Amino acid sequence: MRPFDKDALSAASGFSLAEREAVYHAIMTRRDVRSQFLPDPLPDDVVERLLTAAHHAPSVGFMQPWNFILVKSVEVRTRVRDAFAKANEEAAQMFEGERRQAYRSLKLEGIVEAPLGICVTSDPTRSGSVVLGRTHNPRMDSYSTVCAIQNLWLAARAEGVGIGWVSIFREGDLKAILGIPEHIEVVAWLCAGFVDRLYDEPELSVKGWRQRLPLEDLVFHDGWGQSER
Ligand SMILES: Cc1cc2c(cc1C)N(C[C@H](O)[C@H](O)[C@H](O)COP(=O)(O)O)c1[nH]c(=O)[nH]c(=O)c1N2
Repeated sequence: MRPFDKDALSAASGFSLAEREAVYHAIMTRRDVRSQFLPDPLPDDVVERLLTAAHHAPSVGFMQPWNFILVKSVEVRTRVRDAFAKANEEAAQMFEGERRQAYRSLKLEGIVEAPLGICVTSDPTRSGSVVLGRTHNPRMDSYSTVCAIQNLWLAARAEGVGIGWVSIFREGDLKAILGIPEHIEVVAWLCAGFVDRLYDEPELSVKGWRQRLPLEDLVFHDGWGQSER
């Protein structure tokens, strides 16, 4: 372990004040991007850093169940966009009345506009059938892969790269397009590309779909539903 330089860093955390602020700045200003992508390709070194950030995520039993399928091909991304369009029509039918109209007005993907697609998958067989920490909840490998995505998303914020998570697919369609084996789980399709502006608040909030909940309503003390400290 490398010792912290205590003179240069703020007490205890090992982070300078500016470094600590930078972490929160990335967290608070990260956005899901659908429509603001610039067409410029992402340089390989940027993509490498984003994937390295993802690969340093925590994972149950350190199983590192993720894979990243990098998709630059416009032809493949167009097929993925078509799979989205089919699923999105099914999704629209699940909402009623005005809500359906509002749903249809939302832009929920930038699959072709963004220069890079990253399909993130999770392999439940990565480290054998009995995995430390997954013994009593089989979903822990998927959760680990989600941690990798969040690492990538925050690193992307700091790199000026927008990320948009698209989940409106029938998993079988993505597997067929990308040749993904049956036992592998598709966790995310990420649209990735440089952006020169971001919404200050979630786009769904700006467009009136749903607002951020008050944190105090979500925190309980010593048991479910107990809001008194
Ligand atoms: C698991 C999962 C799946 C999806 C998303 C996110 C996550 C975590 N989000 C993005 C989501 O709408 C967005 O994160 C919230 O609206 C909050 O906005 P910010 O991410 O803070 O900008 C998302 N957005 C979208 O336009 N199409 C989609 O299919 C999805 N799917």
